[in-house]
Amino acid sequence: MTLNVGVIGTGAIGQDHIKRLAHKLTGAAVVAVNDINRDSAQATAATIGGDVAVHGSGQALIDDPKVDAVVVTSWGPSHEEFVLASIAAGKPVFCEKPLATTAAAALRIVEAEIASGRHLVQVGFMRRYDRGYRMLKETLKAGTIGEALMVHCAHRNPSVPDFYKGDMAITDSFVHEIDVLRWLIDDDYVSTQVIIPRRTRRSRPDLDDPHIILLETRSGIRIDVEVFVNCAYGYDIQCEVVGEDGIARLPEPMSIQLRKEERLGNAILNDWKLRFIEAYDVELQEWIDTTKRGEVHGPSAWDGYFTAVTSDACVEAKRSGKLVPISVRDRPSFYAR
Ligand SMILES: NC(=O)c1ccc[n+]([C@@H]2O[C@H](COP(=O)([O-])OP(=O)(O)OC[C@H]3O[C@@H](n4cnc5c(N)ncnc54)[C@H](O)[C@@H]3O)[C@@H](O)[C@H]2O)c1
Ligand SMILES: O[C@H]1[C@H](O)[C@@H](O)[C@H](O)[C@@H](O)[C@H]1O
Repeated sequence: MTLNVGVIGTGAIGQDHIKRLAHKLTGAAVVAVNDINRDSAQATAATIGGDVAVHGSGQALIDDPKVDAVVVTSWGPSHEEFVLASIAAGKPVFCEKPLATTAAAALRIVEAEIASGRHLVQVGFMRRYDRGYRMLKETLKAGTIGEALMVHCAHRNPSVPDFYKGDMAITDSFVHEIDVLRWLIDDDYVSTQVIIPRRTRRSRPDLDDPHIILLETRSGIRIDVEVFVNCAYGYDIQCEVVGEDGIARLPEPMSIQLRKEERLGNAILNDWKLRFIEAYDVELQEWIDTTKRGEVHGPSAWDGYFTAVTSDACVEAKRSGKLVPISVRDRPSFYAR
């Protein structure tokens, strides 16, 4: 059986995921698309081939009887509406991160999914599928460096588009670290602090950049993450876990080492699309396979909610300059691990 997918949002990652679903992965077909920019939806539909419906709204796409499952790749603030509508229609939905831009919105999704009685929602936290992060997790689980004490990370983008502003360094970028670090060290966060260093001249008045974000976990692990989204030199994701008995680092993406003109060096990628290309493939292939079996194995609505609570606390910590506690309600049995 082919999983017939409808995609809402035909921008950068929407087009990327459509190429995967339609041409690279197995077991799925893209049968419908929608975007508030109709020209973009139409142009994207033409690249897919076959009979692809271009719908006038996300709701019309979700209601299309040909659509078995929905992929949401529109802007973050629109995710809640489309995920809730998919749940109401009883259709599985893969929603790009963030699940929602506030904890209140993410909680409405959690409550709707529980009320529906079916697991339908997966969130696009693809770093859990990255080979490097998986190797790092295996190393920690094996006890190779003993108990984790500290984690140092960096999330650097060469630049960001004009629509990226306000608190998006937290709600759009740092959410990756919130999710993947919690998964990596298998611990929950209890507090956060946000420090704003000297502003880069490459930023705009509506965007603080860079940030240093601190998290403390239940077991006392201290995490520091530099989020620098106009770093210019490349797309660079760093993660180093300091343990009792040693240090484990996320591997660098594979690249040829060059000795040339009195220099020794490796190229640095400049785009998230390439940095996590394999992770996106694995993530979506697993989503297709599990969705066909009526299961959800990836990051759940609960994970999306936990991330949104943490990200709300970080935004508050940024505004107040103070340490802000992170308190999440008890995990409902519906989301038992
Ligand atoms: N997992 C990742 O690494 C990753 C990478 C990139 C983007 N994302 C996430 O994917 C989402 C989209 O990001 P992008 O970079 O593709 O942005 P983009 O601006 O390139 O594309 C978003 C598209 O959504 C459309 N859109 C916005 N509101 C809509 C609505 N209400 N209905 C229908 N279409 C709507 C826009 O017209 C645009 O074409 C964001 O939530 C972003 O955080 C995740
Ligand atoms: O939407 C993108 C995407 O999620 C990337 O993976 C992240 O590095 C960027 O900071 C973010 O803006």
